[in-house]
Amino acid sequence: MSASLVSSSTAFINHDVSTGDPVEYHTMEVDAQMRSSSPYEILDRRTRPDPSNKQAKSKGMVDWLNSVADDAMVQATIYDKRRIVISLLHHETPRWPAKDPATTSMMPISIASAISPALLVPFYVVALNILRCLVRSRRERGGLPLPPGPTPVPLLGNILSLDTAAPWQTYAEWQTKYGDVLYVRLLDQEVVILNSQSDAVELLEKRSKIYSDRPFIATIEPYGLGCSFGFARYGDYWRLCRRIFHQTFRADAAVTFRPMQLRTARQIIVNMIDQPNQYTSHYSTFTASVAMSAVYDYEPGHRDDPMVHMVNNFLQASMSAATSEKAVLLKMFPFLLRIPDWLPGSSIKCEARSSSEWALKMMETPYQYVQKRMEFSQDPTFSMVSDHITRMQKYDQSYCSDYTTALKHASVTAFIGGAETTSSLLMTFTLAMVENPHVWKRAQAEIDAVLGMDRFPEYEDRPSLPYVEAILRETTRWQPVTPLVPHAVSSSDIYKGATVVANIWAMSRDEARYPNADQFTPERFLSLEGTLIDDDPAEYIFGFGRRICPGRHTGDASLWISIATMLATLEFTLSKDAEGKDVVFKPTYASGLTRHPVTFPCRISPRSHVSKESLQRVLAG
Ligand code: HEM
Repeated sequence: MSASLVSSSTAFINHDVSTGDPVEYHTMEVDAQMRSSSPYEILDRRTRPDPSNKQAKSKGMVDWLNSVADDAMVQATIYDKRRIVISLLHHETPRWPAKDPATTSMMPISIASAISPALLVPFYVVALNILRCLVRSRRERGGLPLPPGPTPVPLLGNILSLDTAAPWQTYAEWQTKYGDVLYVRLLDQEVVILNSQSDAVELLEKRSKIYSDRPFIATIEPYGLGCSFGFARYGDYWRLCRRIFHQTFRADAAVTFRPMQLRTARQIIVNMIDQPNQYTSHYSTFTASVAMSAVYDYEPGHRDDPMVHMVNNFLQASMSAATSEKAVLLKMFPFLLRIPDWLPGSSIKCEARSSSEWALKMMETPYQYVQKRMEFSQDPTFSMVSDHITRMQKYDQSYCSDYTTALKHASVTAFIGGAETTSSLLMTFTLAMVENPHVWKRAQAEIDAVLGMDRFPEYEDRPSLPYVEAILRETTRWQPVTPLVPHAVSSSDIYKGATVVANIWAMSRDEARYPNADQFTPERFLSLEGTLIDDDPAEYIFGFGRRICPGRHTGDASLWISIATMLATLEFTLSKDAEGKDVVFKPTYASGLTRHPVTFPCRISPRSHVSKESLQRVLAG
């Protein structure tokens, strides 16, 4: 029935003949089937008009579209029997086209060629909402000018000009043309991109009271990611979760995890020597172990642990699936979450269901593990969850229920926030070492000179190992794990209604600060004397203001100890094929909510004086 309601559509800008003001027009060409069928059944049964004559049908549709738009600045009108015109007026008073818009078209874009006809009716419903949102946000800004940016096309905005796999790169390219702060529009979403650290500090830190909200992302709730307060709107629920989290992960409290982090980092070397090709999984186990020890006092088995398995299943189901393309699709067509499983297009709904089932298990199973241990075990347990369960006893029942939910959410956020980021950076480190053997050789010379060959790095050695520190800084700068960090504006300000995005990628590619920024060069963080300079990417890779990563002290400590231990014990080279030739590869990156190198072939082997047994002796003693 709805399949060919609209046979083609065209968007163009024209100028009002009497005032010269720009007007955007969108014609919807309606085909024969629509004229002989009843379109209102598809659009909205409640507003179904009398379908007895053709003119009434068109009129009914126009009335309905106008009721959806609900704004004097956006209007639909009948142009002729075949066409409906939707116009967005760029000035305050609604006006109507004086001429045939089709013949005076200045910017024709064939939307129909890009989107199947079956999608066009919902598309127009969405289109009207896009126009309405834009007009409203212009009003809310009180006519203040927007930052410069590429010219958006009607309705779609700048979405077609973006490299959707790496939008941060497109924004960085536009920076050279439009400046550090730029404006883009993605469908109905106005986005302000901050390409420089100083602008991000200016808005997201100095005005953090109003720049600490998060934008709506349509995949978050359906995929179960709502259990992470990292995506929560700025408000009381977020504050409670963040407070619970902060008590465990603030700088002075996070120091207590160091013995566990050191032990876990050494354990991954044993695993690496045993199964070097499984390095991706060893990194996941390492990050999950750190989070589980801190949050639940649970030390996972070294391999195939059921809790780690559960976390990884959730991360796989949610992170790779909840891509920005799907977010746009769900925002435009939310009904995709309600269609029956057997219909084509239901895959998003099925993926989302599986992901949210894993989220629920991940939230409940380890929490119950702590509750049972507190109830039945003789061994005392110290963790974020046990600590807060004890504190909760002094609160009344109604507050306890909110507190419990916030505690469960704060707990899983430690995995969601910590797992992907830390293990992705360890993958990046491994890639950098395989591509730059001179770097790990120089680091080993430094470690051997400071520690000798008979002991492994400890946290106290950190200030004495500036080159290792420089490698850590360069790893985080070279391939930022969260290239874009979105905030939203919660109350009245010049960018109200816009998503304000810190482009960490652009900050890391600032050629004036980092010459040959695409190269992995730890030396850029050292003075000629070999001491560390003041520039530290930690000033921007962890985000800004009230939303700054609250796990950064733990994340930094995990990264340092694992990188230092790997450098002290392992060598990283290209794999060899059957004929003994190097296996050369081109690195590729995957991105969902974070960005990481896809597993690549390489050879990770112990240094000549290191063995599994020597490590196990150290671990046992
Ligand atoms: C080690 C590498 C890490 C990097 C590069 C990193 C980066 C980030 C960034 C960029 C943000 C967004 C900040 C903003 O909106 O301005 C963030 C948020 C967050 N991170 Fe991290 N993170 C790392 C590790 C961790 C770890 C280990 C944990 C947990 C122990 C963690 C927990 C969180 C949480 C809970 C949030 C959400 C904060 C909020 O929305 O209020 N992160 N992280």
